[in-house]
Amino acid sequence: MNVSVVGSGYVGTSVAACLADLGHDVVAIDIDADIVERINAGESPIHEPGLPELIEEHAGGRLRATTDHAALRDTDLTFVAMQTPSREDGSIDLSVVEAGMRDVGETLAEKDGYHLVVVKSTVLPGMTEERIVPILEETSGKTVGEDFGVAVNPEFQSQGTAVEDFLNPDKLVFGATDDRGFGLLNDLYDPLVEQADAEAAIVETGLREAAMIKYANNVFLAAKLSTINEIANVCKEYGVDSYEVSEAIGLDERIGASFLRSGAGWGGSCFPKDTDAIRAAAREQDYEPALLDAVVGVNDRQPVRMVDFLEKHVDVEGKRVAVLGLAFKPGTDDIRGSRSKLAIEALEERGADVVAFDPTDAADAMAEQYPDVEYVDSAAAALDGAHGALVMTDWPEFAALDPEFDAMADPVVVDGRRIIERREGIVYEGLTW
Ligand SMILES: NC(=O)c1ccc[n+]([C@@H]2O[C@H](COP(=O)([O-])OP(=O)(O)OC[C@H]3O[C@@H](n4cnc5c(N)ncnc54)[C@H](O)[C@@H]3O)[C@@H](O)[C@H]2O)c1
Ligand SMILES: O=c1ccn([C@@H]2O[C@H](COP(=O)(O)OP(=O)(O)O[C@H]3O[C@H](CO)[C@@H](O)[C@H](O)[C@H]3O)[C@@H](O)[C@H]2O)c(=O)[nH]1
Repeated sequence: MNVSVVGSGYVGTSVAACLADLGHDVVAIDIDADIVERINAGESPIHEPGLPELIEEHAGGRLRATTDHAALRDTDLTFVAMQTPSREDGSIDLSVVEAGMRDVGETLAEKDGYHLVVVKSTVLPGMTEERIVPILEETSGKTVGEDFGVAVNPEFQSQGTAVEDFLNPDKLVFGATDDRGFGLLNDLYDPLVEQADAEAAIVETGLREAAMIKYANNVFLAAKLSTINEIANVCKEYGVDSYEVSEAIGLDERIGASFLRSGAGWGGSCFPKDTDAIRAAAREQDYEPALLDAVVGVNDRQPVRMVDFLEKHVDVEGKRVAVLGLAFKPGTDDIRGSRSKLAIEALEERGADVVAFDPTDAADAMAEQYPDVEYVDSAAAALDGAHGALVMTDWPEFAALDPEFDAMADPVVVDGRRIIERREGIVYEGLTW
């Protein structure tokens, strides 16, 4: 099939490259000329395992990129993968998608035949029907359900494993305005369903339900993590190893073993934004989301607890403190929602001199927001002479650190990800035991 993807960021680029890998002809459309240039040069615009190989293989063949929305006219369907960030009050900001939809609609005005617009961006129930469809109808002069279809097909991939997740989903969720839409989505994903390692369930549902399933998925996982973090905090008070507790409760199939690693908390481009959006949406409907408020409250407290534990051993004022890990999780250079930000803020508030390291180029983006932090190019350089270290991201290479701790002025290590080995000579503070 001929597919276009509007918005070639973290999701759009991996979706475009994976669909090309499945045999489709794909054009990625982005307003960022740098992204377009890099894809056409066979390079990945983002740090994502497996993606450089796919782009290198397919660029110039089944995958191309352009800044010109007119390219979507030659395709059967268009994925919408533009960003849906939070406003100041946490509510969802649809303005980028709305602006992009005008471009899509104006282009569709000059296309003959049916076209399907598939919303991959995370949007609230109702937004597709009430805000996206009217823009498409107005700018294209066409009628939904007749001249074109609209679908909601949320994406469940995680950063760091995006390619693997896309190619091996446990479910595909389709909401569509008409049967042709459902048909096109089934055809599009057919090669994926054929080749996936596990069986992928196909959920055909309404537009609103498809949108809500995405939020429910993320919010449920965030709540699971906050629950285990709360349990771990109590465990620590009792001197109980919360990882032993996690392992045991994970054996109960109703609980499940995944997403039980307690620690510095959940970050990323999605959990914080999506929990905030659904809380704001609930309030708009006059519903107080008390549990979800607590889910966020527990999460935001974790990095501050780490600084509190450090201060049990060292007064950080005027002292050099190392922050290891800036990306919100391993396998990505993305700092959106990173727990390191809250740790840095708490350290700076208490007068510490923060020195930070991440194995990716995450420091470039971090430096724009936290210019007073010293960014160094190795964990060893960060630890050298530091009066404490906070381990914020579970990069495997941090687990291999050992003699580097001996160069610290005060070897106090607060392990937010349970990856540092306790040993003599290190004052170890875990969040989880
Ligand atoms: N990041 C993830 O892993 C993930 C996973 C599932 C769902 N989502 C959802 O997918 C959506 C995209 O997220 P992301 O992380 O990829 O965002 P992103 O910011 O990385 O990418 C968005 C891209 O859209 C481009 N864009 C903006 N306006 C455009 C226009 N008019 N025409 C063409 N391109 C335009 C931007 O230049 C940018 O490259 C969000 O709604 C997010 O919640 C993200
Ligand atoms: O046991 C765990 C698992 C995760 N995390 C943290 O949780 C956050 C999110 O991790 P993860 O879910 O692996 O990455 P994301 O890329 O944010 O993926 C989530 O957000 C995406 C965007 O919506 C969804 O598509 C995915 O299904 C959903 O898992 C990170 O800070 C992790 O460090 C923990 O603290 N403990």
